[in-house]
Amino acid sequence: MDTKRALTGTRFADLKPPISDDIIKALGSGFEFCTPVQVATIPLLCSYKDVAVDAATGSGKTLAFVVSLVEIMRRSTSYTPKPHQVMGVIISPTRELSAQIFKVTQPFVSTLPNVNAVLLVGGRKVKADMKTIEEGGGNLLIGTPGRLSDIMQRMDILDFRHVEILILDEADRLLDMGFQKQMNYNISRLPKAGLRNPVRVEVRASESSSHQFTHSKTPSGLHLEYLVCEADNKSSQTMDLQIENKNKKLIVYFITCASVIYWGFVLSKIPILKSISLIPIHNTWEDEAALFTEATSGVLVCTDVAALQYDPPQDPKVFIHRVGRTARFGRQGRSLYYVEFMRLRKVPLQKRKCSENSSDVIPIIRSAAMEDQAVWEKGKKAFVSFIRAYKKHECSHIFIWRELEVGKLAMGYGLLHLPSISEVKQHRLYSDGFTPVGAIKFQDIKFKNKDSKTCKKGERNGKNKRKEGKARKGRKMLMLLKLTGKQRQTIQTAEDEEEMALEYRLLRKPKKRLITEDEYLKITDLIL
Ligand SMILES: Nc1ncnc2c1ncn2[C@@H]1O[C@H](COP(=O)(O)OP(=O)(O)OP(=O)(O)O)[C@@H](O)[C@H]1O
Repeated sequence: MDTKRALTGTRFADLKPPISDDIIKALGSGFEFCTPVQVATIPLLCSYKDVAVDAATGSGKTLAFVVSLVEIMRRSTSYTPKPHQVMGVIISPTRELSAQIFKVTQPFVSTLPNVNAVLLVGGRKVKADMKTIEEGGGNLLIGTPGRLSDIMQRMDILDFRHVEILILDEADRLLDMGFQKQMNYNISRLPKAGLRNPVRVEVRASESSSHQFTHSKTPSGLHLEYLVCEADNKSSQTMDLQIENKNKKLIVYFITCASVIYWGFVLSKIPILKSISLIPIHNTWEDEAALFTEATSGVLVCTDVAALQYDPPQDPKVFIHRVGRTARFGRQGRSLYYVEFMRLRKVPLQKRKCSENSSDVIPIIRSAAMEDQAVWEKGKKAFVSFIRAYKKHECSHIFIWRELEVGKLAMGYGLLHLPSISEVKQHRLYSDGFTPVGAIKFQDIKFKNKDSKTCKKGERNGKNKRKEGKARKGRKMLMLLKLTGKQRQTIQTAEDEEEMALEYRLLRKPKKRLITEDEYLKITDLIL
């Protein structure tokens, strides 16, 4: 956030009704003046009004609701609350956001004696959360819809009759993301909850440099660009951007974890990028993100799954949110429709010229793949995972997977040959633009590191499994032929979902260090 431009002349200490001294102290010297959204919402919330807020990302909404919530809780804690008396609930769509909100609340909650805040998100055992609440209480619950409803159902000990304030952070995403059942349940448990004649607050950043947009969804200090290039030129352009911004911090988003693994691996092998520190996020993302936060320059390669996209994000709102928060520019737009779509949503995008002097990265990646089987394997996996993720894109009306130019795409990945996958074979995707590397014996390509030996063992087991897989596929095809088109479609969808679930389970294994990344790639190759 461009702090100076984003602040108003109103101090937190001047707000009416007034905010407690302890909260002003907790705000410290860093937060003296309010942002527009804070001036507009804190007085309303602190006057017990229901408020619906629409403001650009990074405009200070979190601090606005945290300050208001703690102020309201303070007023009702003139008596000491019982440990299991819930007074406030904050629901947000993702684990990361919940964790971040939890962090922001800490200095303020600590001004309230005998009040406990608990973070309730997936990814850890429900029983552990239940124990924390049983032992330490939970006066303020912050979490994701699923885990919150789980806790609410399991823990009769929690008393929701005294809830003074409910915050739904990113309410549109909460309702979009298929949480309706959990959200309904959560809200039904809060007797006082409901929007009663809410005051609507809309705060927009003014975009002075562009005449096209008078009111933008993104912060005014944020400059967004898009670049149009052929799929086989995308990796070279990305490399060029990395070089251009080598003294800055850059985040490159990919759509799948396999892509992060591949590009994190392969980019580190490109001589011209050697001086740039590369931080791929796919394991202990907290540590790596902390590393990136502390660094003065470097490239963070990550997915939406791991933490926070090179690829189109599944949800355009995610794009606005992530870019608004972290990046000075976003590289987007395989599809111009997407650009138009973003414009319609008041996201100001400017066209960036494709660099004509970028070095061609493909021969470098290919020669790395010919020297190391790991590069080749990771590349195949990344490419296939991209196609599968693209196929399931939430904006499938814009990102039409059948129109993917897989030939050029595979070229851009630096693949040695075009992987033979059902999507390409059955749907005859456009494979022009791919030049296979001729006269190469794939079995002669060695793995460079020791872990890869384990992979080779897995490879022998893999061959038997592939045979079994083919026989099973044959039987399945016979069965499918006997079904109607609609029945076939239902089965296919169920299978796609199952496959995704299986991939996700496998993905967690390297994270928990149960298997190596290379083993993961080998195993997953078997289910492709
Ligand atoms: N009044 C203020 N003075 C100075 N800095 C502020 C102020 N309010 C918020 N900030 C800082 O601005 C950044 C963005 O704030 P915040 O996360 O609250 O925005 P947001 O609107 O909730 O963003 P998002 O929609 O992305 O979650 C944070 O680093 C926060 O510390």
